Amino acid sequence: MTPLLSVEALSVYYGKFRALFDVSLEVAAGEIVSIIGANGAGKSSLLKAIVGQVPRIEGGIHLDGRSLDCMSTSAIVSSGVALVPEGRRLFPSLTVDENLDIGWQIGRRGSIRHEDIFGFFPALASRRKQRVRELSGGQQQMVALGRAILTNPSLLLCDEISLGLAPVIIGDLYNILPEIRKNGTAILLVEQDISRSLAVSDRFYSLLEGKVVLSGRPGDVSREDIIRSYFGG
Ligand SMILES: Nc1ncnc2c1ncn2[C@@H]1O[C@H](COP(=O)(O)OP(=O)(O)OP(=O)(O)O)[C@@H](O)[C@H]1O
Repeated sequence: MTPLLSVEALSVYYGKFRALFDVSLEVAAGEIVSIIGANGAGKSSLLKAIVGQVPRIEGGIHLDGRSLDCMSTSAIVSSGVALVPEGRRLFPSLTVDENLDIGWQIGRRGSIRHEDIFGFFPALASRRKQRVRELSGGQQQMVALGRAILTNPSLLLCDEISLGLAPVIIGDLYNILPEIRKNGTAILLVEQDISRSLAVSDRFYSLLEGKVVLSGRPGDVSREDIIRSYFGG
């Protein structure tokens, strides 16, 4: 069966610096897959390459068998890929509703509607007319996730959604991921918090210095092997 996402021998370059080395991975429809790795391992570069946001790549990236290599970021989003970027990148002076609408406008038409976001994140329902800069970090992350969900993606890319948030808020965000998957959306999850991400993932890939050094199902690989792959040595 053709995977939803297929990354084949991907290398990413920033000028002469090579951040990824022949990375290959697959994500099936509806699957949750984690990319784990320490600072600088290349996790964000992988996600950015998928949405066409790095200067140069070698190798191939296919969604549903269709090459994304030469597509613009907006065309990639329209074809069903959404990124929740590290740092959220919201419009702080716009309201919750206005930020969410951006996802609706740039995405695909599908089953998810604006009002559905308040089902995923009830805490946003009473704040929809508030400017995003007035919200807590956790609520802002909900808006960032909501905006991405509103593009009706077949593949949702999440870059460190737990960063800087309190454990209880992180728990709330992670509880939503299986709900998102119920609509058939696959999720590629980049995290430094290994326990958190592996607990919701079907499979994982561990990156070390730009290379895949370990992959598998969380239950099939020992904790020691995962930690070793994360730190090297
Ligand atoms: N725009 C850029 N220009 C030059 N080098 C970059 C750029 N972006 C990332 N790098 C380098 O590429 C390597 C991989 O960075 P990347 O951000 O992908 O790693 P990461 O695993 O996501 O780390 P972190 O968790 O710190 O975000 C690092 O050595 C980083 O310094």
